[in-house]
Amino acid sequence: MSSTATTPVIDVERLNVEYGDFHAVKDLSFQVQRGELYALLGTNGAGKTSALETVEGHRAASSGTVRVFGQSPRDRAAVRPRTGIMLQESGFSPDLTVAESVRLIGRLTQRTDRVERLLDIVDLTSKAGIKVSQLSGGEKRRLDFATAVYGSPELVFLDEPTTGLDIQSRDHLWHEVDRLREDGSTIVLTTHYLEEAQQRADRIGLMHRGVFHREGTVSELTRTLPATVRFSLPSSAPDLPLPATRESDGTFLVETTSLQKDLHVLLNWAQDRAVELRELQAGPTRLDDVFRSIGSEQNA
Ligand SMILES: Nc1ncnc2c1ncn2[C@@H]1O[C@H](COP(=O)(O)OP(=O)(O)OP(=O)(O)O)[C@@H](O)[C@H]1O
Repeated sequence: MSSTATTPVIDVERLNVEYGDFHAVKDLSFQVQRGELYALLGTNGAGKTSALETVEGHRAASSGTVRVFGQSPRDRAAVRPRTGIMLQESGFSPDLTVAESVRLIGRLTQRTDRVERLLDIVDLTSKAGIKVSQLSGGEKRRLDFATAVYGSPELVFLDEPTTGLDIQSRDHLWHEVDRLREDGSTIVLTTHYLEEAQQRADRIGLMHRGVFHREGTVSELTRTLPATVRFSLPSSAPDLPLPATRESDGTFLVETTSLQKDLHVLLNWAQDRAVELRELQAGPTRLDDVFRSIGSEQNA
């Protein structure tokens, strides 16, 4: 394998970001491989934006090494043409029109694309001639996305891309992200919509107070917590075949690391004894549960 094939697109080693006495990012290390969708998630104030701004080249590291395509992200001339960035807050000039804003990105990044294609993706064709200052909040977000994916960059940063977008706009956005990934682009995502990350991320770095609380694939993260089965029973039901706890509302809760097997045991037991499992709910651990565990582990 050539070294280009094995060099990570992003390589962060022992990154620290400090604001005066405040240590926002502490010895953070991670890599993102070519073609991956990597989600950087975390609690409010965890340090995601501070870390990302450093990787994007907008902020200098207090210490540590950051490499993007094997180069310093502060070397804008080398990295910017290969990178698309959707920030949390857009920096458009309010006096430019929508189409002019998209064209400007083409000049800044030296990439080429068709402005009409971009405006169509984000459903802003009818707004091409109006000034950015006249767009609604959601429309500005969509314009942000259009400029980030202009020219199908190799690496795209999406910082809370779907915040404030309606469901149709979200679908269009993810459809374009899927297309970029088919072409081999690498995506770095931050979001507070955990189901988006759970559905789409190849790997997740879960930050809390400046450090990774966990890092891995969705199944690696959720595997650490048990899945749950909930149901209620008629008062005459015989003893259960599995250990269960009784919730305050009377429902039974089974926590299990073998969901399929234990569900099978429970259903067979109910079938053989003609017991009705009322309001039966069974589900794997979700990313939300992993998130909630951060708080409880901190408080433990
Ligand atoms: N310029 C700054 N000066 C001082 N403190 C800062 C500065 N920028 C960020 N911080 C602090 O650093 C910490 C990390 O902030 P950051 O914006 O990186 O977090 P985040 O994970 O992106 O949070 P959120 O999910 O709330 O957007 C926060 O406690 C924040 O108050």
